[in-house]
Amino acid sequence: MKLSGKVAVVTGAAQGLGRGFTEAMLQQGAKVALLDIKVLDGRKTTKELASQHGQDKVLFLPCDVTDKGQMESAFQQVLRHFGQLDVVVNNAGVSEHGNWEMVLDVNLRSVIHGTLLGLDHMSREKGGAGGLIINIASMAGLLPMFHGPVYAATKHGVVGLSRSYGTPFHFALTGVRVCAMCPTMADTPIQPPRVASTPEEQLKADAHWAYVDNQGGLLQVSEVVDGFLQLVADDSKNGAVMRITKQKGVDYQPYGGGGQGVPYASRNTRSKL
Ligand SMILES: NC(=O)c1ccc[n+]([C@@H]2O[C@H](COP(=O)([O-])OP(=O)(O)OC[C@H]3O[C@@H](n4cnc5c(N)ncnc54)[C@H](O)[C@@H]3O)[C@@H](O)[C@H]2O)c1
Ligand SMILES: CCCCC[C@H](O)/C=C/C=C\C=C\C=C\[C@@H](O)[C@@H](O)CCCC(=O)O
Repeated sequence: MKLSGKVAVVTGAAQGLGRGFTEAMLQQGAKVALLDIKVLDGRKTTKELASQHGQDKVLFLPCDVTDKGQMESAFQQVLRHFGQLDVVVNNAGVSEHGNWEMVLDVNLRSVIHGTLLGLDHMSREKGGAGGLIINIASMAGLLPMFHGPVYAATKHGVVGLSRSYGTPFHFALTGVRVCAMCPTMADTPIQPPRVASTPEEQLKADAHWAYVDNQGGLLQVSEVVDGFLQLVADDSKNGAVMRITKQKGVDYQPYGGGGQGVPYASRNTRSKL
């Protein structure tokens, strides 16, 4: 997809990878609605981006992605404000912590909801013009993560969701590509500090950073953004799961014979259901 003249929604856009995706799309001529629960940071980021790209190119909407009403209202506001919707990036996420239900709500339930809303507004079968949904999973959606089992479970869910909506069965009716991205550890505020405040936290921090250092360190946001732009540009990629690692850079997770969603893959099959 060419981004010039398109309208995108990015959740969790106030900082980190979400900010990076937003900035890159603005540079390529898109308009972007930034959604985030962090209102002050979101406003600050949006102001900075408006000063570089134009006030008419950005819209900040305070939104807790786990609140279904807030998400629905945000999508409506985007359509009212910009008049169209072409790209949805379900990026908001949190790392593993004591409240596992919250990790599940932010990292998986809200991504499912954001995907369904994106399909509602962009699907050709519902009068839309087609589009693109990119769900930000993680390498922890493909591999076990010893220090984040719930995080890993949510990201595996995001991969399964994206692969399933990214089958020809759905694309034939929606015209919406759905893909997932699986970066390894990247240098954003989600990373824990190297020095913790309690001995117990320090043990966890040491294990985390040993793991990161073992992989060759953190990815830069720009490396993840480069992969993101490749995925946006390549219309042949649907249901694709992009990996980004220090070792191999950008590549795609290979899948076997079921990768295209058999047995219900074709439009013919669908019409007989
Ligand atoms: N940084 C990494 O190492 C890494 C690696 C792979 C995948 N990811 C994934 O990338 C995505 C972005 O992470 P990041 O590294 O930029 O983290 P980050 O903490 O810098 O940014 C996450 C953003 O999501 C927002 N957010 C959190 N909960 C929210 C909610 N309920 N409603 C709305 N916004 C909410 C935060 O306010 C923040 O602005 C996440 O899904 C994360 O799991 C990160
Ligand atoms: C507290 C931090 C938040 C989590 C950030 C992130 O989402 C978590 C990532 C978890 C696991 C990363 C694993 C990375 C492994 C790779 O470097 C590499 O070993 C994988 C090689 C895969 C392959 O080539 O097949």
